[in-house]
Amino acid sequence: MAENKEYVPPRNPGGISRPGRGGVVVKPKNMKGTLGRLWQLTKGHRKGLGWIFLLSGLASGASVLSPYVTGKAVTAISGGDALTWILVCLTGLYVCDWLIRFLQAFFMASIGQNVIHHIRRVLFDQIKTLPLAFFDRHRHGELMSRLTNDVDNISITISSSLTLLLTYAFTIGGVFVMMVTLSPLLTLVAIVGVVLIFTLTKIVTKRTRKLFLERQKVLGALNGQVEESISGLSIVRAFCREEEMEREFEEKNTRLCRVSIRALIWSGYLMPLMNVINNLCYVAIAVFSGVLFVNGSIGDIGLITSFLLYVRQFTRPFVEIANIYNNFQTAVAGAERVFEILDEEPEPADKEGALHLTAPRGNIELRHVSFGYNPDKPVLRDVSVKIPAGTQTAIVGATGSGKTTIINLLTRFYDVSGGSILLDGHDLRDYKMDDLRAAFGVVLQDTALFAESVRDNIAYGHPEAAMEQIRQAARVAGADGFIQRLPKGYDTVLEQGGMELSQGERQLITIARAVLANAPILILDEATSSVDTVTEQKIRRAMLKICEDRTSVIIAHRLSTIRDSDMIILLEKGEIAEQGTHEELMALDGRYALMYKTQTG
Ligand SMILES: Nc1ncnc2c1ncn2[C@@H]1O[C@H](COP(=O)(O)OP(=O)(O)OP(=O)(O)O)[C@@H](O)[C@H]1O
Repeated sequence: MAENKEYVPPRNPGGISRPGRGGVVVKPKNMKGTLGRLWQLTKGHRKGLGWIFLLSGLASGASVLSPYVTGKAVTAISGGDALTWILVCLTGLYVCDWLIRFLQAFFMASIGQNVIHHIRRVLFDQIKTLPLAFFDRHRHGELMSRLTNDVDNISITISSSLTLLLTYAFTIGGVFVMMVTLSPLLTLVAIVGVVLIFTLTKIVTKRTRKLFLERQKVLGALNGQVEESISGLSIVRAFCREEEMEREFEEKNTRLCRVSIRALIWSGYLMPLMNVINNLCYVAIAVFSGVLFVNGSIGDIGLITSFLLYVRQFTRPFVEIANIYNNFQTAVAGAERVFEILDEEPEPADKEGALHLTAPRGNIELRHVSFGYNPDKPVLRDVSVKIPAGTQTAIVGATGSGKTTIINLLTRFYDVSGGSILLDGHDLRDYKMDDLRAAFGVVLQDTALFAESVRDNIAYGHPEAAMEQIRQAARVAGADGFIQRLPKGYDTVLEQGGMELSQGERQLITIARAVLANAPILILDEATSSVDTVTEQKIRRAMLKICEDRTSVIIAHRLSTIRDSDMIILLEKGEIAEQGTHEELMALDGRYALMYKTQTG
């Protein structure tokens, strides 16, 4: 996505015009359209939003009135009039102001959080139904950021920026009216001051912007390196690259230190300067009003007090609105990214009259199947093969030849681009998706375990299974032994999603999961290439055992594992190069025979 990034000065609650630490603004591509969609999401909360609007007006009214009443109090003191009622009034105003802001926060928090709750739910629902091809196009980190950061940003905008923007807009309007009413001449001077401060702020933030952007870039690079170093620490150590890693880190760390010092010095130097200018403008207005008072143009000292308080109130929202608007833009751009996910086409629904697949026999046929993840890069070309029910078929071939792709097509993680795959005589696309997926027990090379107990991981596809069934499945898979040795046996929680187990152990658990699921067709992508020979034997025995009497498709890396298969398919660059039993292929003395001889020495 083309992002339009721009420096934004930080929020500045106290002063009038502080240049500051800086962030990056991402501008939305379609502000109006996205705001319209966000507005739609607040459908059930319009009344609450109406209240917020009203309360913002009231809050601004209260803060606009207070300087006026303060002025009256000063006039009362100087004139010797009764002061008490004015002070009571003033206290009442401040209490009202507090109460209104509290109500505002209450409405905002409730609406903001409810809308976000809704967005998170639909987003998660959508993620569940998106085709796998979508995840190929987006990095996981980016998707995570959309689900967390972007959604948080929308929430912050709804609950804070919106109220502030409304309140400030009302305040500027109200204060301006009061100032003009009190003294048009002083208002003119104040406006000149505001324009001056605003222009200076712009110039100053432009100067610091570059430094802060650079700082952000260096910080990003440093963070990237830290992440890479931690995740690849074992490789770094294995290749004795600690020194280079340290040197690179030190270089980035030093650069970050230098650029940060420069940026902070600049803003540290400019900030007080801006305050001085700010105060000078304030003093100028005060002196000018003093002169007007002395020469009799203004007869009321309270009016000057009110006016000076208004000047403070008038300048602050200008700088604040610019900052809040930038936050607002970033949040709207975040909302845009969230909507992009919501607009993605979900996995195609079952077609009308889709068939139930209640008791599949397991006859599989690939007819002239072609496929590419990317339309211009075919991965499978004209693959035709019959896999009779109850037989074991092994797919072998070099890395990248398309073995896993066949499994992706069988399970309909992707759909064929040409030709068709039939199960029991019907195209896979004719069946109900849930029935089809339930027909397959899958053990993938990437063992996906969850941060739950071993027992729950095995019972993942069969949550109602009794403990004895779970244990039995683990025994068949040859996993019972090592699970018993875990600190809490089957109740051990895999806090790191299984990363605390060896790869072989992880795969044994997923095999146990497939055993428990008891699906009529089994698909096994063996991970034996990276486990020791004892574990390999274990996995192999487990696999053969669960393949008995079922249709099974095994992707094998070590050919000794699949010697006894009913059929072996050798894939080469997405095409079937050889096909037959082990004996037939050895007799053929072609590529399979060569691979086998090489592997077995
Ligand atoms: N999700 C994907 N998006 C784009 N291209 C992909 C994707 N998955 C695989 N490919 C490409 O498709 C080709 C076949 O990949 P596949 O995973 O089927 O190979 P394989 O034979 O199973 O390899 P290995 O033995 O290494 O697991 C490769 O060139 C790979 O780069």
